[in-house]
Amino acid sequence: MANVIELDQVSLGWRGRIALRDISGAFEQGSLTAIVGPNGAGKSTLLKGIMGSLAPLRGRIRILGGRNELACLPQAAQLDRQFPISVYDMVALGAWRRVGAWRGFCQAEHERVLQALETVGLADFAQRMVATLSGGQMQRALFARLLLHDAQVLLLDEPFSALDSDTTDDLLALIRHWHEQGRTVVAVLHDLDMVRSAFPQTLLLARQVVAWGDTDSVLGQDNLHQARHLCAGDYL
Ligand SMILES: Nc1ncnc2c1ncn2[C@@H]1O[C@H](COP(=O)(O)OP(=O)(O)OP(=O)(O)O)[C@@H](O)[C@H]1O
Repeated sequence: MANVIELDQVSLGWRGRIALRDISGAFEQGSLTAIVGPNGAGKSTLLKGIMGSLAPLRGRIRILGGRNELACLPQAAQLDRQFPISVYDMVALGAWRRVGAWRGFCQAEHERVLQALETVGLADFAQRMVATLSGGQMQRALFARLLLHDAQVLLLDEPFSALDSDTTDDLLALIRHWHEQGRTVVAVLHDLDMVRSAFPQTLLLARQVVAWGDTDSVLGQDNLHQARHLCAGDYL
């Protein structure tokens, strides 16, 4: 399988300070990978580097087919929920790659939006303003936007945080479906039981790579202990 995302000795950081050091490795086409690690390990920082919103301090990140192939689900806490936009319009924004800023929104795209809302269980919420959604409903709407985006590579930052078990099951089923379709999925997660049961590959970070490969071998006690040790204290 081809490498969709390749990292070559990548260091990423904030204001010149290195948060994530010397990352080398690749995400294969069609792989389903969890990124795990303690708070502050650099998981979100890595996604930002891959998305291109944070330039590497060192090293190179290569995306097969370019960044147009990427779609990202940001951490819920980073979203401005007060933005005055309806659920329908927010989901429709996912189609921008096909529709562009100035072309009309055709009937087929309209039906795609309705279908995506139906898939995530929000068929009755199209005209609601996003500010009125609960946390779980908002997460469903963001998954609907990803359905519209139709990208080959999906980067999800804590997609299940603060969700009830029904919503988690529904959204996990969508991720499985994307995996079956051959898309590449990378998700930052904290629930190691879920990672063990649903994610074949894992990248364990602690300001550097602790382990990267098959989930069962990566999530051994020694690696988890080392990760905790490496993340104690502020970063350099
Ligand atoms: N915008 C920022 N400005 C300065 N430092 C930042 C910024 N964002 C993150 N950091 C720092 O970079 C380090 C890695 O943060 P990051 O958010 O990538 O960790 P994480 O593994 O995603 O953590 P968590 O599990 O808590 O979400 C942390 O020490 C954090 O304080």
